[in-house]
Amino acid sequence: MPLAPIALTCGEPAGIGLELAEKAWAALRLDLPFFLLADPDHLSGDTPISVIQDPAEALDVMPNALPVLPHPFFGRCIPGTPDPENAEGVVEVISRGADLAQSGAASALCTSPIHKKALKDGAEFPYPGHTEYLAYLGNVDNVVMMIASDALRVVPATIHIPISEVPATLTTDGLYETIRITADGLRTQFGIAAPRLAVAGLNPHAGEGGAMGHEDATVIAPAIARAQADGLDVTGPWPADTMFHASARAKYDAAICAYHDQALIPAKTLAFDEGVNVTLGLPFIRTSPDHGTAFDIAGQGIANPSSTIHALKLAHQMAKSR
Ligand SMILES: NC(=O)C1=CN([C@@H]2O[C@H](COP(=O)(O)OP(=O)(O)OC[C@H]3O[C@@H](n4cnc5c(N)ncnc54)[C@H](O)[C@@H]3O)[C@@H](O)[C@H]2O)C=CC1
Ligand SMILES: NCC(=O)COP(=O)(O)O
Repeated sequence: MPLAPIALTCGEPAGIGLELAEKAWAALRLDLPFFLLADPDHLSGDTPISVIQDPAEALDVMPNALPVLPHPFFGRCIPGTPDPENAEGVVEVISRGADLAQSGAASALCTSPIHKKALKDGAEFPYPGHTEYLAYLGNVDNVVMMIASDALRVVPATIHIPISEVPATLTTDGLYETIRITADGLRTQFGIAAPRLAVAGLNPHAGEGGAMGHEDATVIAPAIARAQADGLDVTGPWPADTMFHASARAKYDAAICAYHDQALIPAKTLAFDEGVNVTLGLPFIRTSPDHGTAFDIAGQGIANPSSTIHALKLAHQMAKSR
């Protein structure tokens, strides 16, 4: 039986997501099947599309036209300017895509970028991002955000919170869960039989024996010790400034970081165009490009589809090996 197509959400219609979906179709139409969940009226008109009623139709349609599972939106599509009338539609599309991935009608969910503030303002969206919303939709308490490329895999243990809240949010139990879910995800979704994890410290020099902060010793080290007692190959806490040069990266399969930018700066610096955001711990496969809505270039036709193409390819590979 052929693999079901991947569900690709439209994301914020004022961003670059729709342009990238059209470019990804042109690049992948003969390689892997996906369908776009979007309002057909929001598309450029430059790419042949076929409106489908059932995801399975995408398998036949894909070589000749971009399959679109229609979702009507209330607002218009103005590049660079999100219409609050569209916010509800953006959220509904994510939920529909997750339902299709959970039911097996889609082999995976690939999400295009959303604008978090536009959703908060327009739809009172209470989540800081897809990751947390998908955890809710998948009915799981804990999920992990991983940014993955051939150069590096990183996991921020705390995600979209103010930097001032990081020390209090980082707990031994939470970090232990992050380590456990990451190791499990590397085994089951990346095919790494015995994953090696390196955990970054929070403070400069990983606290330098308490001279530069206490959390490395009192919060992070106990989580590592607990994971090691479970038999996991985990080391740290390591000074974050020396974890990402080439020979350091060769020693681990994923770096667990204390906060968003500690993880995403090295990931996006090394591989902005190839990076894929993967949610681990969900009952279905979810990938996404690593970048955002890029309002500054929306509608200009210059957005680079590479990260979206990598996200679709990785989702396909994960679905095939399930
Ligand atoms: N998975 C998601 O839904 C994500 C959503 N976001 C959201 O996107 C919005 C904008 O975030 P920013 O920090 O401005 O990051 P951004 O990634 O949208 O843009 C940063 C810079 O990179 C450029 N850029 C991004 N993607 C590009 C592409 N494919 N081709 C060429 N240039 C590209 C943009 O033009 C801009 O100059 C925010 O609301 C943020 O929360 C950010 C990251 C992921
Ligand atoms: N900075 C990464 C990002 O914003 C992705 O968040 P999510 O929407 O995938 O949870």
